[in-house]
Amino acid sequence: MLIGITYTIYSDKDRVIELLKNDHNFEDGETEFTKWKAELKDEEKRDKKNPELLLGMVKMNYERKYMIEIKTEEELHEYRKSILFLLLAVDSALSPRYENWVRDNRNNQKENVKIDVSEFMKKIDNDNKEKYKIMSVADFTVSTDHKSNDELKQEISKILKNPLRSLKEDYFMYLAEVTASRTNCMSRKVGCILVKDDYRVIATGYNGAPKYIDNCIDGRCERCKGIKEEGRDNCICLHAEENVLLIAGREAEGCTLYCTTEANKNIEKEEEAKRESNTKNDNPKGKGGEASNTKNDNSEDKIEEANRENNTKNEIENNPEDKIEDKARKEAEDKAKVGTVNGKISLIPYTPKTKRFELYPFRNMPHATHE
Ligand SMILES: O=c1ccn([C@H]2C[C@H](O)[C@@H](COP(=O)(O)O)O2)c(=O)[nH]1
Repeated sequence: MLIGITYTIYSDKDRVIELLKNDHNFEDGETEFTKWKAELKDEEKRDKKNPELLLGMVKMNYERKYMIEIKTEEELHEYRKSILFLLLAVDSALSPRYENWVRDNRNNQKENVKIDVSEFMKKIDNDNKEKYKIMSVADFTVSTDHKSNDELKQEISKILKNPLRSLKEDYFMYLAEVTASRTNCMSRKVGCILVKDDYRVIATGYNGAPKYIDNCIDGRCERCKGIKEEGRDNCICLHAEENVLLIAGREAEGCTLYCTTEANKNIEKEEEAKRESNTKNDNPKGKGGEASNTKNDNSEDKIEEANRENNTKNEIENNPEDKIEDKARKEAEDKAKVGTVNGKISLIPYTPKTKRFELYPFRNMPHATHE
């Protein structure tokens, strides 16, 4: 693993470096690289740019941990190509940085340095010019201000617990987030994707006006502009979940829906209605009588299971005198609503647990640059 470190000046980055070294066995990447290179034959070094060669060392020693300072966007771009790399930024509030600067200058008794705020500001401005872009794309930022060593330790341990490779669910949620960026609806940004067999992305959906009519974002929808009242009858926009189901058609069967917001209750109702009609039609293979190889092949069982859950839910709702405790009711409702296979589609909604920046560090994700 390789950690690239970028930092704002006087932010006390050495404390972080010491912790990485002493508590987590990180080695100085530059020193190790010099040693490693000395052992290489000339042809092994030929035509290789330094970051590429350094990554070669990291790959060969993938169980070791290295850290290096990242100084330019160009080198960052090269390191970003590897899953073994992550970028850590060290920052701090201005007043402790000012105090560090004053202390440094006093200790060094530097001549010609006026100990005043404007001198300090000039330093900060120059530093920002170089670092701003690199700092802003860090995977993690540690702020050192007013933190004890123990607090810093905890923060760094938490960062290092993150897997280098994204988790499957985070990755699908990330795709749903990216999909949301295509919305053409001005009221809010929603995206979702339908995934089959845990791997195949069947369709993407975002909210907006149907194709071939002017987009909501261009002022077409009276409700979203706020001219007409709230309510679906006054809105021309389709929900992301509706779009994704329309686009996927029959392929939606057996899929998991990853959605950046709690999935539309109407979709659940539609799914519920479909389930009921399937059961009533007594179609042994589910809707359309089609057998498939997906994990929901046993759709009969799933339908029964979902119906059982719904019945429990209805019983709970219809018999208030049963005096079921609030907590139990809530649990039963939640279970019927999400998480379980909901007839044909399982819903994975965006939950408060899945905080965007914890889940989707920028690590290795492509950055849109509009330059
Ligand atoms: O992958 C897709 C493509 C389109 N949609 C939906 C979203 C809009 O309601 C319409 C039209 O989209 P435009 O991008 O304006 O062509 O189709 C979708 O959900 N997923």
